[in-house]
Amino acid sequence: MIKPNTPPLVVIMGVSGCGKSSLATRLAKHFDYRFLEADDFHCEQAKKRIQQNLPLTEEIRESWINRITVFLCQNLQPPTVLAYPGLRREHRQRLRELGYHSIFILLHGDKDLISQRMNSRDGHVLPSSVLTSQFSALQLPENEPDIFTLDLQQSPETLTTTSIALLNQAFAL
Ligand SMILES: Nc1ncnc2c1ncn2[C@@H]1O[C@H](COP(=O)(O)OP(=O)(O)OP(=O)(O)O)[C@@H](O)[C@H]1O
Ligand SMILES: O=C(O)[C@H](O)[C@@H](O)[C@H](O)[C@H](O)CO
Repeated sequence: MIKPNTPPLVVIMGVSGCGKSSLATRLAKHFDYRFLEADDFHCEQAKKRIQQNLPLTEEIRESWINRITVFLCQNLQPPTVLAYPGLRREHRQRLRELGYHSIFILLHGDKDLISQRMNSRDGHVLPSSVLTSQFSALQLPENEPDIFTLDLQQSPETLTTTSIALLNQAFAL
């Protein structure tokens, strides 16, 4: 049950290209929640590294989550769906401590399938080193009962329907 003055925060998480933005926009539309894309909070240095297919440093990830949490604290009221990789446990914990009722959905699955999808999206080949480094940076849920893991190989429609049911139950909407 959502507590009064505790807006829902739904975090769609997972490695680059797992389908976060796709699912998050569908959920935001369904629930009429604010949609936030974590990529919009990147600093210039991060953008350059992403363009060059270089992994983010831990320092960059730290300043990135700082900007996101400051924004969420300063704009607390609206219920929100956030597309954010959340690869580090510590950064997920930061999101739990903001005064929202947070629930996480992790899109997880096969690296090769993500490669295929990304390559057909961008029209150019994504080096496999990028995804390899994303999978090694991902700290899988451990004692985090507020994270639901869904297999990314499912269709967008199935992922959306399953997520809506999970969220209805979690928030008792
Ligand atoms: N369930 C799905 N089935 C098939 N294709 C999908 C699915 N979800 C997303 N895609 C496709 O995979 C690609 C990556 O999806 P999306 O941009 O949503 O991922 P992302 O995790 O937000 O990526 P990034 O980390 O780069 O922002 C897109 O081309 C999208 O249309
Ligand atoms: O490594 C991470 O912490 C993130 O996954 C980023 O590197 C994403 O790749 C970037 O936001 C582009 O989507």
